[in-house]
Amino acid sequence: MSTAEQPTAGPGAGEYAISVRDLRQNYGDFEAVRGISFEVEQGELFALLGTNGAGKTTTVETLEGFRRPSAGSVRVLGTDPYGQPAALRESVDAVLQHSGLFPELTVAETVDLSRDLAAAPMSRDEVLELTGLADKAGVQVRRISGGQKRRLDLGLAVLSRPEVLFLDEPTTGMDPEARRATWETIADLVRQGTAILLTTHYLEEAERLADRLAIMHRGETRAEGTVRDVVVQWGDRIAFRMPAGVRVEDLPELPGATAAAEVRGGEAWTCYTVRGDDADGLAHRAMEPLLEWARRTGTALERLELRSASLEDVFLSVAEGAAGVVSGGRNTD
Ligand SMILES: Nc1ncnc2c1ncn2[C@@H]1O[C@H](COP(=O)(O)OP(=O)(O)OP(=O)(O)O)[C@@H](O)[C@H]1O
Repeated sequence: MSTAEQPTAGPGAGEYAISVRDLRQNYGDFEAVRGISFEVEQGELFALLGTNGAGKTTTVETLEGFRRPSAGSVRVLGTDPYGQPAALRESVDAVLQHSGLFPELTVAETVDLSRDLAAAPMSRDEVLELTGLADKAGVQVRRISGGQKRRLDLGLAVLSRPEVLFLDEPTTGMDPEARRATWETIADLVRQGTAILLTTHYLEEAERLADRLAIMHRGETRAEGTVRDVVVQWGDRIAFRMPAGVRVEDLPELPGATAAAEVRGGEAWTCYTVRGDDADGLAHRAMEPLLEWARRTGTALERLELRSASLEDVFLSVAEGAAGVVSGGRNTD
């Protein structure tokens, strides 16, 4: 449909490029997404992370207009993607987990086919350059590697310079060099103003690219914000091997910290979590009374460590914390 017949969408003043409000999505009786909300602005990359089966693809597919929300609402450029898909056709593109490439076409023919369908596409050479596939232009798609197909998928999705782009695990199967090149392409798009929703299992990818992110587990958002926000919420850790003859209740109270026993590699450890706005400084200050206690009681703090959280720590604690919740009952996943 031409733009004369169907107005294309664009964000209105104060409108988000992507908006998800209390989204619920059911498959029969099973609640795959249980009331999640987030927004993405133009020129922002939002990463959706989560455990397997958390509901990421379901959320992205809903935003792509493949599913009507069971409850709540989603908007892309201010438009309902399920109710008015045609209005978004020229402004939104996606790299899905399963690409729809024609195996018999060459890489160049594949690019040309997509260019024919786009309003103001990049040149073929630009796309080949962007995807690092210039030397494969004459090769049939069925003869290029899995990682190269993913790069071609991305090239096809961005050749029309979309305002909104959905990337569902875009670098799966790529070697580290191709992944880094793809990150550059994605970062360039964001700099040029594209709003991107990225799902990934590579935490480093989210750390590198995401302005903000959410970690989902079993249909719910368990952590959200910038990488720094999310990591600070988790807190810094002071840990040491549990001294012989010392019980948790014998340990000193440290300002702003909570103590817990944990098992690492079959050994008992003590772990203090220090949370607050200035977690680095707080953890440092919490060390002083601990060292003072150790001196006074003649206790050796073996393998003492003080460290900030990584995104991986938060991710694992989201996954493990929830496992703890269901450990007394039946895990229905
Ligand atoms: N068509 C469907 N019918 C029934 N259940 C489904 C369907 N699609 C997904 N599910 C279930 O919904 C839940 C969420 O799936 P979804 O694919 O959205 O998760 P995900 O976070 O993308 O997972 P992964 O990281 O493993 O790709 C899973 O428990 C899945 O088994």
